[in-house]
Amino acid sequence: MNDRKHGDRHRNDSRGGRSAADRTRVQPSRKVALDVLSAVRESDAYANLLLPGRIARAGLSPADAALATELTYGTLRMQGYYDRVIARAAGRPVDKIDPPLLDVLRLGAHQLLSTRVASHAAVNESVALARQVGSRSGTGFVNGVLREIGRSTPEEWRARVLADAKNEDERYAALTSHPSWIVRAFHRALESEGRGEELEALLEADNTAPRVNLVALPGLAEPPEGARADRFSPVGFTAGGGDPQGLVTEAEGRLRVQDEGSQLAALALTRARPVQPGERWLDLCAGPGGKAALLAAEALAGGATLVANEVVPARAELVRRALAAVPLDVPVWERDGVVLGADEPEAFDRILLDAPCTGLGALRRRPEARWRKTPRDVAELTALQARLLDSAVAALKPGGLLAYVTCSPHVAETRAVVADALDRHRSSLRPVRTADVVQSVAEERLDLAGDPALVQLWPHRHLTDAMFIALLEKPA
Ligand SMILES: C[S@@+](CC[C@H](N)C(=O)[O-])C[C@H]1O[C@@H](n2cnc3c(N)ncnc32)[C@H](O)[C@@H]1O
Repeated sequence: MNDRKHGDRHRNDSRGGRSAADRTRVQPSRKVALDVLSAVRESDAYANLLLPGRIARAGLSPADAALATELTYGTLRMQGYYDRVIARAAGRPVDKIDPPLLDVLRLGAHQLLSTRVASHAAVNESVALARQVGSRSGTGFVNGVLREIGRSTPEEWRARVLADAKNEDERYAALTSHPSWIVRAFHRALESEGRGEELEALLEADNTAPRVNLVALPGLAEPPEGARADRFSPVGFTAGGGDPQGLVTEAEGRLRVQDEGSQLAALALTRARPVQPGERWLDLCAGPGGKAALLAAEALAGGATLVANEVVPARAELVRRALAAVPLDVPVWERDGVVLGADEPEAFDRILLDAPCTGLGALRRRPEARWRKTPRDVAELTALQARLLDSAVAALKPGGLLAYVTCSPHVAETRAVVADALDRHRSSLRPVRTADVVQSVAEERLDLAGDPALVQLWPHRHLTDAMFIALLEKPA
């Protein structure tokens, strides 16, 4: 095929259609997208970590890079929905389809059902991809299934898929491409605030790429010119253009990428009451260090000290790097947070417990994450969260303040963990009106609902991750 004459002959194919060479040639952006889909499936890779390197290696132009990103993220997010369509069009369940061909079909279904790519281009490119990954019969199969999908409109497919749903949560699960158990968990969390009717808006927000949000560490940096201040966080902003990562590097970490909800969670702890010089603070589960950097800047401004703890050594190293931006000596411990309270009883005035959690509140950031989580993860994590919270209570001084935070709205990880802890520590722990504190920190009034002792932020309502914050205090 490298032979020029050979190549020319193929280009001048007398059938007037695409030559054999053309038929095996695949647009590089689609090839990159397929490579990433395969790696996510085969080796549990994270698309957002893998994609930039693959784009650079393929030398994609900015336009092709944007297309590769859209194809990858869009296909991963909507995979559950596309699988329902593919199963109907193929006349067999997707687990009976060769996985590499299923990747090709998902990518093709995405182009046919959710983009403006012309049908013939979507089908032909997919067939060429199938030729690269599979057998001869595979190309015919991909061709047949995608042509079948292309014969109906996206609206007709939606109606067919919805016809299979048994109840309302399943309808939303099918349509917005979420596992049913996650839809049920979100519905329950919204209902616990009296806002069950927001379910569809929340699920749609999960399918929308988030803006890149930054923080200017207070006292150490100011947002750059052209930046747009956040609505709620007094230290948050979005860059007015240009590369946010470039800004971070230039500011040597004093500007950082951080979700606005994370900023509010850290500030709720540091600004709930005036800081007394000499206060000792602890970040119990600090890796990779985003909130620790903000806590350190706040501690420096108020005359407090901070200890950061992270049990995973590689993540503790990330904490050290994050803290390098702040001129405060912050020891980074690598201890098991579960036993730290027994070793350091009543030692800290303020403690942040940003607990390991399912991360269901940040699904919009990691398009494949929803397919990897299981209800079993919730059970394992809630047990750990309870033990970490007991340890934090033990490490808290009388009169001290504790923030229990998760990046998950699942009620088992949020209000249930807090309610059980209040029950276990009836004489040594009481709730704080967290909603009042967060409102006082925020630049603009937040639409918060439910129990004022608990704050649940939401992607659809606040454009933040679904961060949960509960402030608790130990009576003096
Ligand atoms: C949600 S993340 C914290 C995020 C962090 N606050 C930030 O803003 O960058 C939870 C962290 O807890 C750590 N972790 C898990 N189990 C722990 C334990 N037993 N003791 C201490 N840290 C733990 C995890 O390794 C993870 O880095």
